Amino acid sequence: MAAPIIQIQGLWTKFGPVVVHEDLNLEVQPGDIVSLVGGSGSGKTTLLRQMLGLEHPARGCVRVLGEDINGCGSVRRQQLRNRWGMLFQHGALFSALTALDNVAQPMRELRGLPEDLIRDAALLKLAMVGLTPKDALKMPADLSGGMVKRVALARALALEPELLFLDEPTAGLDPDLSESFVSLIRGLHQQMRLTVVMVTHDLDTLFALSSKIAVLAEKRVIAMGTPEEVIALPHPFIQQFFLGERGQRALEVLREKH
Ligand SMILES: Nc1ncnc2c1ncn2[C@@H]1O[C@H](COP(=O)(O)OP(=O)(O)OP(=O)(O)O)[C@@H](O)[C@H]1O
Repeated sequence: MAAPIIQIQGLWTKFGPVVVHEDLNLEVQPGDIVSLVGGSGSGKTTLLRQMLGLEHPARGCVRVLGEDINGCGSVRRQQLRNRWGMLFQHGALFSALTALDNVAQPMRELRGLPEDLIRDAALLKLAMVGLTPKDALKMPADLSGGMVKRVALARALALEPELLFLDEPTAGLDPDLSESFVSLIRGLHQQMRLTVVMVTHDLDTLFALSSKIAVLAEKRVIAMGTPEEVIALPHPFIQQFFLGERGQRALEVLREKH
């Protein structure tokens, strides 16, 4: 088996007296789309933040792209950051910059790239997410919610990352937009040979995209496997989470796909 893209061993996360993760282990293999699921407050976003180096373990090790992100220096960490992209839940675009300049910003931060190359590369990334050169000149306030997500995705892909983190990628989109955003992510995953880690509450998105599901409960990952493997487990949380009415509907879609 190839070396894991992400390897978390014996992770403890604490906020004061509150223990969020207790001896948590997780491995993500190259090319997988792994969804983190769990109840509200189970520590999904915090786990994502640990992978991004935005939280620090009380104990344990978080290796991303082969590097202990808490053990390496700031220069090395910045180099690592340039190898992943992150799509935040609300897009988080710079409101004073056009769509094009939002996508160009990570490339400009690298310094030394000629401006015309940056512009062409940003337009190409925008085209990959289905946006036109005319859209590229719009300000975020003039874009629809679906378009903001697309620009944010183009920005996350600006530096051709190997790894893409998504926090609630379809939150706030209506079912049609959500479905087309899911297809877009699926296509880009294949085209760019990405590994994807996402947090989602939306079961349709979860089943449409995930090659693996990691279930967070009891402060650790209690199950990890393909959607079919995970939903077959008898754990009460899993049964309740996936086999309620919403889960049944999403599962029907999964079965239709096969
Ligand atoms: N910066 C922080 N300071 C203190 N407590 C925090 C902080 N960040 C998260 N927590 C706590 O950690 C726990 C896990 O939060 P987290 O946001 O990771 O959960 P989640 O599974 O993503 O929840 P949700 O599904 O509701 O978004 C919660 O009890 C939360 O209150």
